[in-house]
Amino acid sequence: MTAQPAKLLVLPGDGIGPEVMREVGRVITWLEKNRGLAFDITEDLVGGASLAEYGEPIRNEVIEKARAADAVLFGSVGDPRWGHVGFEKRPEVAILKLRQELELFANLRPAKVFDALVDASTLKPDVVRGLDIMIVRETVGGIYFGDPRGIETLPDGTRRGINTEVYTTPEIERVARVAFEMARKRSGHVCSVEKCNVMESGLLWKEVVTDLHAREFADVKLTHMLADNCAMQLVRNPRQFDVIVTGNLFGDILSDLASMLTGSLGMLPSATLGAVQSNGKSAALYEPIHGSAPDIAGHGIANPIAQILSFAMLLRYSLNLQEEAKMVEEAVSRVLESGLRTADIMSDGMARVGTSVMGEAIVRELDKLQK
Ligand SMILES: NC(=O)c1ccc[n+]([C@@H]2O[C@H](COP(=O)([O-])OP(=O)(O)OC[C@H]3O[C@@H](n4cnc5c(N)ncnc54)[C@H](O)[C@@H]3O)[C@@H](O)[C@H]2O)c1
Ligand SMILES: CC(C)[C@H](C(=O)O)[C@@H](O)C(=O)O
Ligand SMILES: [Mg+2]
Repeated sequence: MTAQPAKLLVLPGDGIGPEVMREVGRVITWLEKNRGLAFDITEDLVGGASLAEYGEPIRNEVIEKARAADAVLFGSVGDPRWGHVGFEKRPEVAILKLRQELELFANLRPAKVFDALVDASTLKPDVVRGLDIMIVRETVGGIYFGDPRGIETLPDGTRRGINTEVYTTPEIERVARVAFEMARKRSGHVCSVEKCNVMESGLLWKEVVTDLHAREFADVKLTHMLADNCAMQLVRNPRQFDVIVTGNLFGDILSDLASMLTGSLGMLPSATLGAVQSNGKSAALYEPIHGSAPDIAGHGIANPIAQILSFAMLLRYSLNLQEEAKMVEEAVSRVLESGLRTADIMSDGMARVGTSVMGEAIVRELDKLQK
């Protein structure tokens, strides 16, 4: 690690966000005490928490702090109490704006099944044992951001909601490049997913990925699949996949689906990597794929593992702390082997624990790994 402490911006957000982020705090304290690492941490409000304090889901000041940081650790945003504030001001704007402003275009969502959790998966143990899929989701384009958009009222009083899927050649190419490069470090297969049978943006997607493959990545195996079939194939035979590259909306849906192969939405971390910015830094944001889970917020029962594994991805990708990243992942694995389970991954014969006991147990395993 460099002599300078790593500058982290921590944005816990809403609902279970702050609850699971607290457990990352334990891991950070442990790393500082036991591995000689130094972190320069700034924390701020986003989402409903920011709306309550400042009247907006994210302040420009926070976006600038994110730009200046070595990495951003994000919790989750979304709060039913802010349903009335209007579309532009909903809490979710915080994460959308961060992705867009920092050009965080490649969202890596690994769905990896821990051996101890094969019974927690919705699929049969033999189908998911050892499963390790990487979904590369484009996150600054597609139907999330395309124009025109909005809700309009026609002369006869009918209302019309409009969103538009738009992808340009460079947007497709840069995310496909990330996927191909990733596949080279893994088992060498990329499956590109779109709906070219009904969408022009999907047709262009397929053409651009195919051209890039022929030009630069002929050593990688490339296959194509329609998104609806992909959803079915992920449940039927997930082992056929290694890296999946897809657009914003399909990636959102397919990664939630893939999380259940691993046992729970509470298990899936993510890293979103961006383009080099004008300040010379490449932005990176780390967050679990789950949301603020209002149904369980405040009960102390949320699974903190997705947030902790997101921090492990931060150690690996942004700080190049490979050993520490592996230690955190190994500590999670050992805690699961020991039989501790939060409610979402509970199965017969295991010990049910809450968020903080799970976090403490992971830190105790780090202690053992250090000895
Ligand atoms: N990146 C983000 O900030 C993000 C991601 C997804 C959803 N959201 C927002 O979160 C809010 C709630 O959305 P939702 O309910 O559709 O999705 P959600 O991901 O919050 O929850 C879906 C289900 O999974 C469970 N769950 C999620 N994370 C869990 C964890 N760590 N441990 C145990 N159980 C967990 C929840 O209890 C719920 O039953 C919405 O406002 C949505 O927009 C935000
Ligand atoms: C909260 C929402 C904007 C977000 C998305 O749709 O991208 C979430 O579902 C995610 O998966 O990160
Ligand atoms: Mg989602």
